[in-house]
Amino acid sequence: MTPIAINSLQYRWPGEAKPILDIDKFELSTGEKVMLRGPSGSGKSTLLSAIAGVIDVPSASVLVSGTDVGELSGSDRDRFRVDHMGIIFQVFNLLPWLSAIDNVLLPCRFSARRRENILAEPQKAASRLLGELGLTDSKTLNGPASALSIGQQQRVAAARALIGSPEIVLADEPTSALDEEAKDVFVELLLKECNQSGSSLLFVSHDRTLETHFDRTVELDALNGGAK
Ligand SMILES: Nc1ncnc2c1ncn2[C@@H]1O[C@H](COP(=O)(O)OP(=O)(O)OP(=O)(O)O)[C@@H](O)[C@H]1O
Repeated sequence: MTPIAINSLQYRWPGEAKPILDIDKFELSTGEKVMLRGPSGSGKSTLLSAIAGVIDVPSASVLVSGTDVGELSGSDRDRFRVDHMGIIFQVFNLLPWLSAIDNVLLPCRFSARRRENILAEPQKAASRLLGELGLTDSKTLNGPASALSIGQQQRVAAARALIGSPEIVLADEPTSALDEEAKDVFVELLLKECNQSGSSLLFVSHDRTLETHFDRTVELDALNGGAK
């Protein structure tokens, strides 16, 4: 089943005269890693929101793993999102009072599917992922997330997206707070973990230097034929 298939998607923010998204066709294949580029305000985050079912889209315009996102009700969309997608936001949205490990385990609290995909004991799976992403110190893993540096928070957010091997990982400029070297290391780790879990990746970034890590780059302006 194609992880993401977009057909004739038009999306207009309420009160706007013109659609911000007008995409004839876009597909993300199984295991594919794609960078989505575009100027600020061109609609990259809006497109991720459409795929994630955070905004209302017309029926038949966004299919995720064969499911028509526009046909799902609000609560079904929330369940579907956590079952099938891991999302890394620009701001990491960690729960500050929970530990790094408990933040990583959040999707498993809400999704039986994600829980069942973990073969090891969940705490161990979370520690393993955090270790792969470079967080191994027990105080860091078990202390409150509020005590983590930005780089550490970003790794926790990535591990939370990856836990339980969702088919799709959506990342919205997750490297914007990092220096050049840390960006490359982070993207390599993210790709390695996506490969291990068989997840497809749609990665929004302005940063051309990261382009070589991906299977292909998609320019939103080129995709977005009819908008503006
Ligand atoms: N919740 C919202 N309500 C109304 N308009 C919005 C909302 N979110 C975004 N927009 C508008 O949609 C347009 C695209 O925003 P979006 O965040 O998708 O762009 P982007 O390409 O991700 O930008 P950036 O690279 O700066 O993050 C902007 O004009 C923005 O003002």
